[in-house]
Amino acid sequence: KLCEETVPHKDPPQEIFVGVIGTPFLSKGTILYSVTRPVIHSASLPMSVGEKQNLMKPSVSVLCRLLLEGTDVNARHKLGWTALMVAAINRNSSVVKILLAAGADPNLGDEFNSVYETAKEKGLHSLEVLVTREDDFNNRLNNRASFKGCTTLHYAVLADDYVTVKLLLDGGASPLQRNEMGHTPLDYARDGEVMKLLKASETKFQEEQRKRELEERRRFPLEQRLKEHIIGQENAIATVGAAIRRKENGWYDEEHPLVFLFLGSSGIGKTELAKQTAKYMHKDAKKGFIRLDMSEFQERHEVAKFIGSPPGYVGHEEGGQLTKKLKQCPNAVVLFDEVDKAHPDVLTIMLQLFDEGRLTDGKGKTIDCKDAIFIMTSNVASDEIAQHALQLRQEALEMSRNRIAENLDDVQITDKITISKQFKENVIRPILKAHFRRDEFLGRINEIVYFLPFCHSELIQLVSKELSFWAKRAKVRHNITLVWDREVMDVLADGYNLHYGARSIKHEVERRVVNQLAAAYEQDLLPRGCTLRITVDDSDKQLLKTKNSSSPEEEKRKAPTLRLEIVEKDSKSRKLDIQAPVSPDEISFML
Ligand SMILES: Nc1ncnc2c1ncn2[C@@H]1O[C@H](COP(=O)(O)OP(=O)(O)OP(=O)(O)O)[C@@H](O)[C@H]1O
Repeated sequence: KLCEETVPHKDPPQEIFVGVIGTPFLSKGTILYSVTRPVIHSASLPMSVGEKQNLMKPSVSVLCRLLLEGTDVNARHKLGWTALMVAAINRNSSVVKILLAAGADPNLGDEFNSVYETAKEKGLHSLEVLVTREDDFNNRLNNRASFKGCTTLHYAVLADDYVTVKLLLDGGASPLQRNEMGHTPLDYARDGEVMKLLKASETKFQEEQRKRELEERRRFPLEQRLKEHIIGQENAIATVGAAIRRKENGWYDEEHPLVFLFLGSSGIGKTELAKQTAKYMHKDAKKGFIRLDMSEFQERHEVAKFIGSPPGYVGHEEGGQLTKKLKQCPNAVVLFDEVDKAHPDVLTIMLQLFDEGRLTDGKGKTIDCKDAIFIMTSNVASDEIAQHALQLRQEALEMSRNRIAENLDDVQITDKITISKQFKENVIRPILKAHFRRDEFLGRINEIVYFLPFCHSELIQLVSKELSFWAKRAKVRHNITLVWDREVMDVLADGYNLHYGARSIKHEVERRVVNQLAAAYEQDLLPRGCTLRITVDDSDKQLLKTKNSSSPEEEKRKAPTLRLEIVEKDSKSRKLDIQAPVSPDEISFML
């Protein structure tokens, strides 16, 4: 028996007193609540011994004084709860009112787990945790249950305290918030006024939330969000943004799902754009984003893996990879990676999916997915797209050079280029037709989205993003401040490889900077708290200026060297003498 006492209610829900022995979590019915102790013991507020005594029998005046002195009203007890939660479980509505007015957040979740788990996490004796918890809450709660994620509203509902529940709802508490077990406060409500109040506010809150989200999307549109994560690819972002806006505002064909084909070489943001779109569309990014690698469906028999096998066949019970996930979230963003690799029979199923907006799985169950967004990616025609883009950029550059030479003052050096309709029709479409061999398949695609290779300014942004990532790590992990010269970014941007896209920049930064950092750290050359500067070796700087004149091979061979320097207190820099790490070949030789 987990709970020692029974609750003095006439008609309690059946399972509410006794939890299942050994259940290490909070589930509906495993919690017991106190209705008797009108005290607040607000251990989260710092206090003197005398004040502590007072707070055991709550004095509103002491609380007000502490708040006036600037005590953080949302501070947590070291075991995870807040003063507001303590007040709620103890049915102390006057304290709840004061705390809310002082800015207490009713939507914070408890960090307290079960007594045993919290003791383990914090390295404390479980008896100490039990006594502390019971002191602030009460001894009727199931101490084997996990309370992680329970909000003040969960506690007020457990205490069946109508006044506090109402105060919290009026103060902005969300009736929809779930604890870690996935339960909303309503799941713990008993028949009666509290339950009625919660039901009514759930509907109201949902409506208000929908309006808030709409407003938020208006103020902070999809394109802007995407640009925070994706460098360049402006046309792709604009195309996807416009299509999704049409869908969101009801200007779309409701009978068919939205279908995109993302074209372009590797590592230039196709998957990232799909992921970010899913994040925007769905709060639950895990279920809202389905990704299938279509190279796993190259054979005819692999159709079964896609939608599930019919009865009597192996794997019938497992269901299909696509259907299983779509069932959980029929309006998900579905990414079909490398769609050109899929078997024609799989393409036929996809066509049916795009056409009818529904799919029948191996068990004969139909899934309606007219609201889903399907994104296919392919590297088909990526070389042609890349070459065409490079040519357009070259032409744009020459044009601006000529205009500068002619002294025209409306010169704009721009990296923005647009793939022409002609190129799409005359070059890309025939390649796609040859690959997919089906006009109707291409005909069902709403938008073909083109991803272009990065221009120099975009490469600089990518390098900067990557260096900032490592600088943050250096600071957090080793308290080292990392700074770099502008020329360093040019040198690293030169490591760009058209075939690997942004991945080649990541690799270049790791190869030329992070390797040196790791070696210097291993050789104990980096004092904690130091500032490190990445520079281009002085003797190599000339190379940067003259590199246009040499051949690509020569350039690679003569790539300028990056150095690490320690910035001293007088702002002068001292070069680090890092020994080159021993290569595996040398080790085997030495052995
Ligand atoms: N335009 C971009 N802006 C910022 N980061 C990018 C961009 N393109 C790619 N990246 C980064 O490079 C990595 C690979 O990108 P992504 O998975 O989107 O490539 P992809 O175009 O889908 O290529 P592939 O077909 O090889 O998967 C990711 O970590 C991503 O964050």
